[in-house]
Amino acid sequence: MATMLSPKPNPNIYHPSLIRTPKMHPAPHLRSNSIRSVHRSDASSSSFPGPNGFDRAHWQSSCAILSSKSLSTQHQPHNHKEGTSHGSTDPESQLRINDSGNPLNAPGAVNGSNSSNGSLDLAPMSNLPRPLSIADLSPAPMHGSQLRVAYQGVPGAYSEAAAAKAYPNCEAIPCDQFEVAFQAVELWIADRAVLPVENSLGGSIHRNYDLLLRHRLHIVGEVQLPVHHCLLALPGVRKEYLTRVISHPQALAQCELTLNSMGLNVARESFDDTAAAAEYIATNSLRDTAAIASSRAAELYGLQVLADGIQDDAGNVTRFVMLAREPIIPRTDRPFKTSIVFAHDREGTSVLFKVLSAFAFRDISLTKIESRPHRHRPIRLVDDANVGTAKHFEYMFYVDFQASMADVRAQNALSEIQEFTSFLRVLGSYPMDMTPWNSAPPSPSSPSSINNNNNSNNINNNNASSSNNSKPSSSPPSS
Ligand SMILES: O=C(O)C(=O)C[C@]1(C(=O)O)C=C[C@@H](O)C=C1
Repeated sequence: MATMLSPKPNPNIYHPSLIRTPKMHPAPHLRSNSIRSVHRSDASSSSFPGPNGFDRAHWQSSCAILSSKSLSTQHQPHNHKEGTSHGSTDPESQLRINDSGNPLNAPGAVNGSNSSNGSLDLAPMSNLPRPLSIADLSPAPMHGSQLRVAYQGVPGAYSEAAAAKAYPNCEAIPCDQFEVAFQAVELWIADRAVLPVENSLGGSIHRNYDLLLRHRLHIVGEVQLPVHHCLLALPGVRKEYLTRVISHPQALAQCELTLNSMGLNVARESFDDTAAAAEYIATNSLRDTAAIASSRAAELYGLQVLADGIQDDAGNVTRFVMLAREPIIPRTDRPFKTSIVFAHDREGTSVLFKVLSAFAFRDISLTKIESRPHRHRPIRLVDDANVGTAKHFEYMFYVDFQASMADVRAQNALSEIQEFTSFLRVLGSYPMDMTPWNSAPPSPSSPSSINNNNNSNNINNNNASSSNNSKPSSSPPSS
């Protein structure tokens, strides 16, 4: 089993399988071992009729046309750590190996057990792939087995809660990086990925926008998750003892004002995810450190809740997107959203204005617009004669609008936009999560209920059910 390595194993802490890549920066909770980035293009398609006269082949070919006949030149093996990069010369970089040395992309290797090595010295048997057997051929998820959903983080992370909200009863598969979650779906280790793209306080999660462009997965749904943060520490620790607060950078940012108002004189330190920060405290018995994480993380890692509802805004919500290898067939019988990305040549004038007008004239509301610098990563554009040219665009623009691709207004808007953009790709057309952004339950007290007393932590623990990790109140339809 690919378990997470910790400096000091704690038998009381449940360590699930975690899909990982090696870290290139010295994280305080340094984990060794190895999943490497591997890339494959996914070309499978099936043809079956859908609603509104659309069939899958039709829809996929529409997607292809709207891609402006483009292919990304980055569509090749790459080894990126969030914010860092690996040299692709690493001979291991194409091999995905779990902790026991078995190829991770072998069926069953994610959560399956690993056969022990034979005693012969002739060859490293455990490194050799074993033949597929009937037991490996698990049925497709739509035929009764659990949907496997990749998320970034460890159990207790908000992303795990988002995966459960998006796909109730799914098998959530923890991954140590966003990129690994993308690859897990591309490599059929997972059926879906659920990844954060935006927070109501912290704004866009840019890394995932960049990865959406680099990978060929489709957005098939969205889910809004109220994020209710707690300050967690080892049992018995008082907030006066604290010298450090650790968490995911988004979570630290979402609690900045509240932490200041609590009068804590603490250093802030970034972690890969909120639950990993909680786990780190428990594993290393750190009495001077607190984590910002969910109440579920407190339960999982045996921490007490020092303060509950410490996000700066009670309506703190993170929007996640659901990703799949295949697009879903767009419909018009319920509210849909469509996400696109486009770019235009430097010499083009007023292109952004024209794009926005194409939507405005058709009364299509935009829900999001985001630009990302893209100067150093060329896109390969293919012309009608199938000749490809690498093109550098200054910026990539991401737009979400409130219409389905089955809606003729959206189709017309995009064909118009295609006229004056050089690159256009539909990232997905999917049912909207209608949960309002400010649907988070109010904090128990404003701005937060802070436990100053060593012995009264059960007051805050009782609030666990109000946290975001309790059962979600509404679930979007699974795609
Ligand atoms: O660290 C986690 O628990 C996550 O799931 C990540 C994440 C994020 O990336 O924004 C998700 C929701 C919250 O906004 C804070 C952190």
